[in-house]
Amino acid sequence: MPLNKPPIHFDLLDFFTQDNPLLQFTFDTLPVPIFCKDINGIYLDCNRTFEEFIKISRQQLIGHSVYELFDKELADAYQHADQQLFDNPGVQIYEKQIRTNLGDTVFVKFHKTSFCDEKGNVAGLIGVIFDITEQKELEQKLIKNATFDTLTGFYNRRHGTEFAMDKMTLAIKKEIQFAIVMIDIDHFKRVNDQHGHSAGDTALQHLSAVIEQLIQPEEAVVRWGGEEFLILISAPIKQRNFRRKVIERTNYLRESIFSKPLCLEQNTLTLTVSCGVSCYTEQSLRELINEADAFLYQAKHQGRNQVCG
Ligand SMILES: Nc1nc2c(ncn2[C@@H]2O[C@H](COP(=O)(O)OP(=O)(O)OP(=O)(O)O)[C@@H](O)[C@H]2O)c(=O)[nH]1
Repeated sequence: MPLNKPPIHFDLLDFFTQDNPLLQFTFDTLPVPIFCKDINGIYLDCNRTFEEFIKISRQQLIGHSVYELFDKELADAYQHADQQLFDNPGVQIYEKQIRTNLGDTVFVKFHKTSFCDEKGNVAGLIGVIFDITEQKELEQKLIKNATFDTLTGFYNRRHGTEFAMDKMTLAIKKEIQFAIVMIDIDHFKRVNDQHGHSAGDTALQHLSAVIEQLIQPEEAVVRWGGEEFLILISAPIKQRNFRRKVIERTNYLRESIFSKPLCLEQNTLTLTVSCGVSCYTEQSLRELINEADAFLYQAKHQGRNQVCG
């Protein structure tokens, strides 16, 4: 329940400003950081957990504003949020990344409630801070795992499909030209059979590093299958000879992979790839991928280490 409408005779501002050992004792027993501020942003009180959390003592805090305690950027952000609460009294909840006075970066959830003076005017706020750093780190890890392939760092199939759908939407609106290059390592089974699965993994990472260097920031690479990748290529709608340029780039990529052998402990390993290129000409995404796959099959069939499209 918001505290913005207490009984009219009960002045919370007065209550917080008075020396009140019982209130302080109660505050200090609570294991979450708590603080109070008046309507001018001046700290009225805090509990021990807040002192420990923010690494500032009560003596340093009480009677001072955020501008005296934090750098201007952070103080502005606090002041802005407080003002929003005073303009819309009640409860305010938001998450924020903050720096403590010792320079640690933490994610917190602020839960602030405004309170009124005896006349019923908004007079200040009580804030509680929840440290959600661990939760945020876990959240970011989950998002990363749900988005990227762990071996190569490229998009996984699910996220790659979403990325491709977004590009397709722009291509349908004729805002970009869009192409898919499907790449498959030739005779990769032999790499595993002759050098071991771990060397196979290293080869996949080596190939990924070569591909990574040759793509533009607006493009993406997807690990489509075990040793199969999609490069999602886009260009401005005005660019001429798009198909020819994509095929030329893919050939350059193929040659780069061939010309950069991987040094293993005992051997040197030269990889070759076969590639299929398809450009958007009003097909569905599934049709576009199938077309790239058919060209890839053709490249394999014609002897591998080549580009068809
Ligand atoms: N080391 C390693 N191998 C993988 C991974 N994913 C798939 N592979 C291997 O990739 C190989 C693919 O073999 P195939 O589909 O028979 O194709 P290929 O030997 O590359 O032959 P072509 O595609 O016809 O040129 C299999 O041996 C898989 O075990 C992986 O993450 N790591």
